[in-house]
Amino acid sequence: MPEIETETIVMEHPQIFVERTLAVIKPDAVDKSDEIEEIILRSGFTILQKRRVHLTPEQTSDFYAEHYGKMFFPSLVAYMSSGPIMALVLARENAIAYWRELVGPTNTLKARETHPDSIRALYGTDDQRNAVHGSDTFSSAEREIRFLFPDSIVEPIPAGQAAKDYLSKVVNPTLLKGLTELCKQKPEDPITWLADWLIGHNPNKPRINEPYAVEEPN
Ligand SMILES: Nc1ncnc2c1ncn2[C@@H]1O[C@H](COP(=O)(O)OP(=O)(O)OP(=O)(O)O)[C@@H](O)[C@H]1O
Repeated sequence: MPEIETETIVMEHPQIFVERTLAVIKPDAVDKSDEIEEIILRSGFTILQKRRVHLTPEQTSDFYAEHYGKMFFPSLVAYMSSGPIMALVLARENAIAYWRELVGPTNTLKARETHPDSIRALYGTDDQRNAVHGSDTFSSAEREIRFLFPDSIVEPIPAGQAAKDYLSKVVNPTLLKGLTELCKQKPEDPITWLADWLIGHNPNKPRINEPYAVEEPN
């Protein structure tokens, strides 16, 4: 009896990589905002929100609270509250680390030696007036985005198991039906076909109830 070959299709679990970070263009570089934003966009970031704001010394002290007590703290507060800044919420895969890399080392002079293409090398002045800021961890990104965009709701983006659970609940059942149908039909343009199929079979679309037949009184 011939052996029947069975093929198992293993579907990779979908992963979500989008991450948000806060970028600040500091007072010394705010005039170069357009150029810096161009670099940001060319580097694959999406700018989700943008705001030009002039922080008071008190607000600046809160923002940089982790540096309270350091020698440079008073001059950092004076500098960061000396003029308007541009705050930007950036999104892309690995946004926090990638933006920090693009920003370069804290000290502009060192940045010019070791990372000549970094934003600080290009637009900074010294170890304090270094053109830009970037959140350094996931939790500081959340805190800083809330700080500078208090009206925005910063929901943590599900990742890992939470992302798998979310997709299993809200997308996978419909998507798998669509993919099965797609394999049966093998259309010429599978992506457009699938997009149309999903729109047609969206379980969340509002259902229009049949209107009740209202008897006209005789
Ligand atoms: N030794 C220093 N002298 C003067 N200013 C400093 C010094 N070290 C840091 N600063 C200022 O304080 C900011 C915060 O310092 P931090 O050590 O967090 O650097 P960073 O993480 O590279 O910068 P940022 O937090 O602005 O992205 C620096 O960006 C710089 O403007």
